[in-house]
Amino acid sequence: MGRMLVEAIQNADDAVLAGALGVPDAPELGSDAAAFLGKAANVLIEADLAKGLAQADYLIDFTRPEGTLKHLEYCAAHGIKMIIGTTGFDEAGKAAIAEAAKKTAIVFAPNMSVGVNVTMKLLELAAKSFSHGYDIEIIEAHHRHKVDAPSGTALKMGEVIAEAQGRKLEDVAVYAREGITGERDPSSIGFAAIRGGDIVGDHTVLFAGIGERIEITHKSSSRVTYVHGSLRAARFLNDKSTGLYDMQDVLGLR
Ligand SMILES: NC(=O)C1=CN([C@@H]2O[C@H](COP(=O)(O)OP(=O)(O)OC[C@H]3O[C@@H](n4cnc5c(N)ncnc54)[C@H](OP(=O)(O)O)[C@@H]3O)[C@@H](O)[C@H]2O)C=CC1
Ligand SMILES: O=C(O)C1=N[C@H](C(=O)O)C[C@H](O)C1
Repeated sequence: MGRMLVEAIQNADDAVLAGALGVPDAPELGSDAAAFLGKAANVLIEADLAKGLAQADYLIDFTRPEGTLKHLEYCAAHGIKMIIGTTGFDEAGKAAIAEAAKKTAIVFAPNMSVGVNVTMKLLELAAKSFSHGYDIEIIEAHHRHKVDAPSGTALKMGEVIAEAQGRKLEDVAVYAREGITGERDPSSIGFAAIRGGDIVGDHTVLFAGIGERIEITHKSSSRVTYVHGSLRAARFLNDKSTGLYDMQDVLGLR
């Protein structure tokens, strides 16, 4: 995601690449951030946040929760706005993001694509209509490099569905099944995660009733949708100085 963002920012006429971060042992440290494109951005990849973010108004962060939380502390202290796409946070991590949003403006969303966020609205409607007599299962598939499961998007879908039905995901989620599981608890929301090859990101929510089943599916075929969504989120934050937002806010879907 980092490289795709650098390329998109280089091509945008309303954005300037002001800095680029790498982990301390990254081989790219000290080299130009656009070198992989055979171009010069005149921005060096830095591990030191003070150097890497010295000229930055926004940080677009697609890393790991532990990385994002370090960046969050720095950005909150220095009024740098954040677009956080990283997934896999625990409750404490999410609380830290909410707290930091009192000091700087943040868009935090597990999926930046327009399609997924519109799908969330369809799920809200479906969940209200299929609140009784339909078993709900969320199936996601991603590339072999993905480190967290279920995906942040799948978890968000579960939250949206549970909330639309007046329930809490933590009370009804079933994340794994193996052995003699007994019959399905009708109140549960099940998750299944597939990992393989170069699958960009597929999400299906199955509402399985008696005599019929409904499937709502979103398939990403390119990560470019996440990149464009992130830049859209940055533009949305332009006139905000604090507050926690998500892509529903950015896209006007609330
Ligand atoms: N919201 C959305 O729309 C999307 C969200 N994502 C999420 O974004 C995250 C990143 O995904 P992706 O780009 O595929 O992952 P990659 O592994 O390709 O990139 C993650 C980058 O973060 C760096 N990194 C790892 N640990 C840390 C750390 N502790 N501090 C700072 N940087 C760190 C990695 O460095 P190194 O490689 O050297 O370890 C790497 O450069 C994931 O959580 C993913 O689920 C992904 C796509 C879309
Ligand atoms: O790691 C990925 O690739 C993706 N992660 C996000 C998630 O966990 O939902 C978004 C998208 O599915 C791609």
